[in-house]
Amino acid sequence: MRAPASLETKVLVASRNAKKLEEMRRILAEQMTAVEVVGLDDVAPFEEPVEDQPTFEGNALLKARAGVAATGLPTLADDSGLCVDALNGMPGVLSARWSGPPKSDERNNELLLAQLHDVPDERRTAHFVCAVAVVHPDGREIVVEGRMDGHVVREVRGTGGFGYDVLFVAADRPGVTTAELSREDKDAISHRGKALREVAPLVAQLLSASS
Ligand SMILES: O=P(O)(O)OP(=O)(O)OP(=O)(O)OC[C@H]1O[C@@H](n2cnc3c(O)ncnc32)[C@H](O)[C@@H]1O
Ligand SMILES: [Mg+2]
Repeated sequence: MRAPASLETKVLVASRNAKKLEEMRRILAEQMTAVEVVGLDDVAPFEEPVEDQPTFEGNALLKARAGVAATGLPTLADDSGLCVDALNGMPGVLSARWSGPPKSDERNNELLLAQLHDVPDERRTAHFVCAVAVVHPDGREIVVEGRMDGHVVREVRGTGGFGYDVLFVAADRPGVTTAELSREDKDAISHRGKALREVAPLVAQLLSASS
C-alpha cells in the first residue's frame, strides 16, 4: 500500500552544484509550498552516477533514478548546459566539465571565449537548456525541458548566477549578462525557471495521486 499523500511531501533535489541548488530551491519554494526539499547533504552519502548520457534528459534521469534508489525519496534532478551554435551545440551536456577536471567555471569561460575568438557577433548565438527529471519510488517518471535563447559576449560581466552567466546575454534582457540580472529576473526568464515552473504542478500530482 502506498503511503498517504500527507506523509509523502519530502522531495530530494539531487545536485552537487551549490549555486544551481540555490536557484532550484528558490524557484521550487515559490511553486510548491507544501513540499519539503532536502539536498544531498541531508541524506546518507551514496555513489553518484557518472553523467555519461548524450542528452540532458538522459543525464537528468540518471541523477534522479540514483537518488531514488539510494534514499527511497521522490527525487528531482536538473541536467543543464549551454549550446553554442558556432560550436555545433557544444559544450552542451559537457558544459560543467568543458575545460577538463577539476570543474571550474572560470576556466570553462576562458576556454569558451578562446574558442569563439574569431566568431563575429552575429554568429555568437547560443541557448541554455535545462532538463528536469522527477522520479517517484513507485517507478513513475517525468521529464520536462526549459530553454533560454541569447548570445555569448566577448568579456565576462556581472557577479550573479554561476557557470556561463557572466558571458551570456539573454534575448529577453538585451544589454546585460544573466550574471547582471537580479535573482528573480534570472528565474523569470531562465531555462531552469521555465522547466521548474512547468514541472511543479506535475510533481504535486505525482505526490498526491495514487498509482
Ligand atoms: O550535476 P549537478 O550535481 O547538478 O551539478 P553540475 O554543475 O555538474 O550540473 P550539470 O551537470 O547539469 O552541468 C551544468 C553546467 O552547465 C552550465 N549551466 C547550467 N545552467 C546554467 C545557468 O543557469 N547559468 C550558467 N551556467 C549554467 C554550468 O557550467 C553548469 O556547471
Ligand atoms: Mg553534473
